Amino acid sequence: MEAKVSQSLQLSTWIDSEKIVRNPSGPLLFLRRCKGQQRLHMLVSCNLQSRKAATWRRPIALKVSCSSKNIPASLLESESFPETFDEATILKNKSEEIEPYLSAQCIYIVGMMGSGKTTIGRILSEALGYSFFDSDKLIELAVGGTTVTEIFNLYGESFFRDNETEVLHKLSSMHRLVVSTGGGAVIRPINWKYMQKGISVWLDVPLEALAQRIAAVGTGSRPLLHHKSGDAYAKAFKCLSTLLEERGEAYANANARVSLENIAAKLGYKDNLANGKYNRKKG
Ligand SMILES: Nc1ncnc2c1ncn2[C@@H]1O[C@H](COP(=O)(O)OP(=O)(O)OP(=O)(O)O)[C@@H](O)[C@H]1O
Ligand SMILES: O=C(O)C1=C[C@@H](O)[C@@H](O)[C@H](O)C1
Repeated sequence: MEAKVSQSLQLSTWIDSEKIVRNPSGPLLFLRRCKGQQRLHMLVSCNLQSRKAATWRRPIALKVSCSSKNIPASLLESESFPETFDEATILKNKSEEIEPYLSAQCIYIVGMMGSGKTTIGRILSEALGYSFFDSDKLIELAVGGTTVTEIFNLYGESFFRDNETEVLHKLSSMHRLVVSTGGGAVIRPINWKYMQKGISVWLDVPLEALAQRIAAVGTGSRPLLHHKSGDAYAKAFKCLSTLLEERGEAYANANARVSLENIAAKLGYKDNLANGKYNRKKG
């Protein structure tokens, strides 16, 4: 079943200053010093507005179309862009602009199940000319093509976690990768030791939206959500809240946090999470 989604890709985030360019030009990275913080506040924005073009200064939402069948998401033309605006080209240009400052460090995307790590990770890797890896898929390969669900059922979670750590260990010696990590990769401190070789980005998405996305595709491939009874949304919501309570602090170890809620608020969207969509405020 194909799931069409629409999301702003503007990312408002914190990034450790030592991890990334101090003065990049262009809208992919906006620098802003914040009082009392030894960090730079950067607006990482995929809308890539030009600083020179006044008409582009306001945030512009991009639409992302993706499918539940692992088909790479494609960027579609935004309603708010000038008609001639080719955001794919601009995304590419801006990525090329910042890419040297990343010093070939890997980017690790962390976040709860359904937060969009794979969807965003593919787009990011393509834009940066990096390779993309999904750590769950690498674990499946390492265990002879067994699915994550089968690994949990046959060998248990701790076996899965050991393999996850081993995969992250191997990746940590590599460069120019965007890695979509498993939702639980953050719980083991040793995994952070590996991920800290690169830049980690936490996709922080409200529980309601996560549960809605997961309910839309089912919990079959997500063993930690699969065993509870009830309707798909309620089941996903309940399990995800427990997991988030346990893991919230661990996700916060990431170098950067991308909060969908904050982004929606900044863009003037009122979150209407009951249906998983963000609606623009009227008036
Ligand atoms: N911004 C979005 N809005 C709505 N749905 C989305 C969005 N991003 C991703 N999705 C949908 O949510 C589901 C999960 O997305 P994705 O696989 O990218 O997340 P993930 O963080 O990699 O999940 P997991 O850790 O469980 O593998 C997919 O069905 C995808 O189509
Ligand atoms: O949140 C989690 O613990 C998990 C998320 C998935 O990506 C898989 O890594 C696995 O299903 C466990």
